[in-house]
Amino acid sequence: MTTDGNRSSVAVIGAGPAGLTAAYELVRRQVPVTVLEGDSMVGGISRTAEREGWRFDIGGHRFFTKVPEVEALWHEILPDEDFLLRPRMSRIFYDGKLYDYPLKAGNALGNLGPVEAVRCVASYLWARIRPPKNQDTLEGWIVARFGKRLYEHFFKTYNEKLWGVPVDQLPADFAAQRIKNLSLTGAVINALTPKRNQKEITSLIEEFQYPKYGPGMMWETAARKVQERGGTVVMEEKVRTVHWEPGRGVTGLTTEVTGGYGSGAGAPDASRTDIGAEKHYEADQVISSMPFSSLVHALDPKPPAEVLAAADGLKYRDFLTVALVLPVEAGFPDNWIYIHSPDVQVGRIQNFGSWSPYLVKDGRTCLGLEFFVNVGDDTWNRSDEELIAQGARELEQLGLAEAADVERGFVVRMPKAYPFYDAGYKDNVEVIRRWMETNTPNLHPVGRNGMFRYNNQDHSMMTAMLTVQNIADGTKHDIWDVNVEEDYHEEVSSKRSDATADDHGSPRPTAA
Ligand SMILES: O=c1ccn([C@@H]2O[C@H](COP(=O)(O)OP(=O)(O)O[C@H]3O[C@@H]([C@H](O)CO)[C@H](O)[C@H]3O)[C@@H](O)[C@H]2O)c(=O)[nH]1
Repeated sequence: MTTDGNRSSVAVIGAGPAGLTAAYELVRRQVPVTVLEGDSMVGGISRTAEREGWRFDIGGHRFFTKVPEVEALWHEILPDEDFLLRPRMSRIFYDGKLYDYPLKAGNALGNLGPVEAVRCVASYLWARIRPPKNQDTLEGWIVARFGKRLYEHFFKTYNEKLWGVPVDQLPADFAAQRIKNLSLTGAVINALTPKRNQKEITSLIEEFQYPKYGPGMMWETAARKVQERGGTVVMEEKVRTVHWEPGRGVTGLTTEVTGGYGSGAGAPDASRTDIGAEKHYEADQVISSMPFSSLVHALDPKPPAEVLAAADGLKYRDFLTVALVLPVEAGFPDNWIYIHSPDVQVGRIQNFGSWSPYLVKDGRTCLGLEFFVNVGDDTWNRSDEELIAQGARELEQLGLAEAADVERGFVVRMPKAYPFYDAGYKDNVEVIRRWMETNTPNLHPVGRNGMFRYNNQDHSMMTAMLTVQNIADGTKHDIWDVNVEEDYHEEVSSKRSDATADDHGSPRPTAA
């Protein structure tokens, strides 16, 4: 099958956090590896997109993990001086007021006013006495823990914007990990108890690490180090076909030269004369972070109809960021704020200057208005100019900035940002997984899209690390066991007092 002499023992599909972690761990073990990336940028959704010197983090990536191996790897890839220690803050902008998120009882009830506070407490207590029968839906899960009124204020609209469907149609699968519980009773007891008798409360981290030029800096450095250590990273080649044989599993890959997608920073490289050309790679093992459903469809020969149908059942939610340059005064201390108002379409607003001063320019900040969309829908198809005008209009409508103050705008589109957990996703994933385990055991899905799992970056990296151990060290980790903890919040059991962020964000070593 090899037509151009390429030969690699392990091929890695995708140069995002999972793919590059796999490659990094393979070169550490001196296993020959070739990474195949369709775009012209590394980092996947964890890239730093750049336009005219402005830098954008797509979705916002706090570098915090409870996995020591991941923490150690981040610090092995990037030197300490490239990390900033940044304050963590994200609030909800609701009805003209800012609310702490995750919700805090005193702050939420105080902001809502006494009448609504009483109603919320009553509905919270009612939910304790009569919890919803079906807590397998996202709506049931939230109402059981917050009460109907708080659910309606702070969860319903946002989730409908985020996922594009009514909340009672969504399973509660990701809720325990992603939505921090509220204990009104705990808060009241603690408020009434003398300090010395209070239980130690686990609190969210107050600071997180952040590469000074955004998350892409981590993956650009990782890609460089992989190559310096003998690995190959091939850019602008998208895997079209994954060849396999019954009894042998995967034997190789065919790619197509893309010239890059232009969805992040930069457009397809028009100077390439070989766009559309096919290339072939043999592989003894393939680690894949390409979308799970696309992987199934790339298989040649085709798998059975029920496997293809399961792949077709997996849906993704897509994402676009309208980045608007504004005077620095238009910024806010939050990394992002959630926008619940149904009168505007924007769902979340990043302040890139709060992530790192190196993402923005002096005297200016850049707000990233996030729209949750489906590729091909009306919003996705709007021109950049229309989206920028809409963003400026919505900022003014929310009272966050004057539309006339917007100096410049950019649009960054990110297909397949989230796996969409619908009622059937689990069964569909299971069907594909079982088929692959039997027929292509040397094909290893990893990462968020690769496994169709709503992982954060650290868990995506972990799946890659364990896969490499299975391939190179003969371990038998079940990577589907990664990220199945009931909850995985960014919290610590006692406050750190050793470090505070420098307001100017100067690079400071952080404890690894
Ligand atoms: O007002 C709100 C806010 C949130 N929710 C619910 O919480 C879920 C988690 O929200 P969030 O922490 O914003 O999660 P998200 O995945 O969108 O973003 C973080 O994760 C990564 C990201 O996925 C990029 O890879 C990034 O680090 C963070 O930005 C949300 O699903 C809501 O259900 C709510 O109900 N109301």
